[in-house]
Amino acid sequence: MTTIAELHDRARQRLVPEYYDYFAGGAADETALADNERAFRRLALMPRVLRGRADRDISVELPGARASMPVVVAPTAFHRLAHPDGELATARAAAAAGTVLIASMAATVGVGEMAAAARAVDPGAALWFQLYLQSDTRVTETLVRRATDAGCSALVVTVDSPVFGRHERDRRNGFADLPAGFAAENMRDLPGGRRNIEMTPMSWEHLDRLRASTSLPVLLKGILHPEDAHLAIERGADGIVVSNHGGRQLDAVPASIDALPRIAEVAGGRVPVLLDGGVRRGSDVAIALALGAVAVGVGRPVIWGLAADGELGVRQVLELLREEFDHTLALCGGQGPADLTRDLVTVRGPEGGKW
Ligand SMILES: Cc1cc2nc3c(=O)[nH]c(=O)nc-3n(C[C@H](O)[C@H](O)[C@H](O)COP(=O)(O)O)c2cc1C
Ligand SMILES: O=C(O)C(=O)c1ccccc1
Repeated sequence: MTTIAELHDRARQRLVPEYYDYFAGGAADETALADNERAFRRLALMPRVLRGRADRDISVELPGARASMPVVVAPTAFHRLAHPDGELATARAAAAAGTVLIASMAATVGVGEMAAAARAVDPGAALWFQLYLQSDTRVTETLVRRATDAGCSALVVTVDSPVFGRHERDRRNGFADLPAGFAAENMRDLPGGRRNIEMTPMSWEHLDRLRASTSLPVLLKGILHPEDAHLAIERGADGIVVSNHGGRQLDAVPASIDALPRIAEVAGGRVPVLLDGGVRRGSDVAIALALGAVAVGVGRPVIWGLAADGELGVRQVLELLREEFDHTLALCGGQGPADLTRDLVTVRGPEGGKW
């Protein structure tokens, strides 16, 4: 396989159609889903010449982790529907690639098992834990304890989901929940006996409470409005993930990459800004970094790799992105991620863009 697109094709052939739709789908008309990829195609890189080096270093420093490249695994649910090894395979592949795995609260393997699988490959493997704040504080605290005990080095709180997204493919297919034999393993034996993941409107005060209860860095995932980036930093967030949830929550939102520049401007280097949504090529990674991200997350590409070929498939996806990004950096005359500056990005078309 030479591209993520080919792994996607293979995954489509292998997956149960209802599960394929669950992974591939977005909200409502899937406008944001499509725009996430399309928006990268509307942008172009302006390479610099006669200043590159052969000894490039593409590793990046992130909260609680150093990653071998500016690509991390975004949190996605239900990996056992893509491959029997599920999140164990994903965890091993991320560890082999030397990058951060953001474990989903909705994983079909518990975070402790994921961490153990990753550490068997590389004792220094880094994991973060993604969570939705739960209205019962005891539930949130139990989840944080499980993540901490597993050795997670940061928490990623997803803030774009006060309600579930309108996944119309799933409605049509009658796909509402995990089939028998699968479970959201992090949700076992919780105070109050709840097993399901609650999505409910939460507030900045809930976040304050979480921050007071843990010493782990807390990143907020799903920020699109610059004013929320400002509030997040003011409230002590340790990082921001610019994301429209892969087009699965509000459909009437901009592409993640289009929302990035203003948020990077607000952050002004005070906290790291990450981006996810629509990253399919190393050049997409380079564009995101040039527009102010320190790293990007990939969601569906990892699932396509997993469905295509388990751990090996996920490894392939991550190695393709590494190779392509390094190649792009070389062609742009860069030695490291810091050489990707905003002046390298322009809008496609005869007039170019004003950045
Ligand atoms: C099937 C699927 C499940 C997801 N599950 C979660 C989740 O449990 N928690 C979360 O914060 N984001 C979740 N996301 C969103 C991803 O973290 C990420 O924002 C998105 O997939 C990025 O876009 P991409 O798929 O184009 O790379 C999910 C996305 C997909 C496609
Ligand atoms: O499907 C999703 O995008 C998602 O975020 C999620 C949240 C809870 C349970 C399963 C998936």
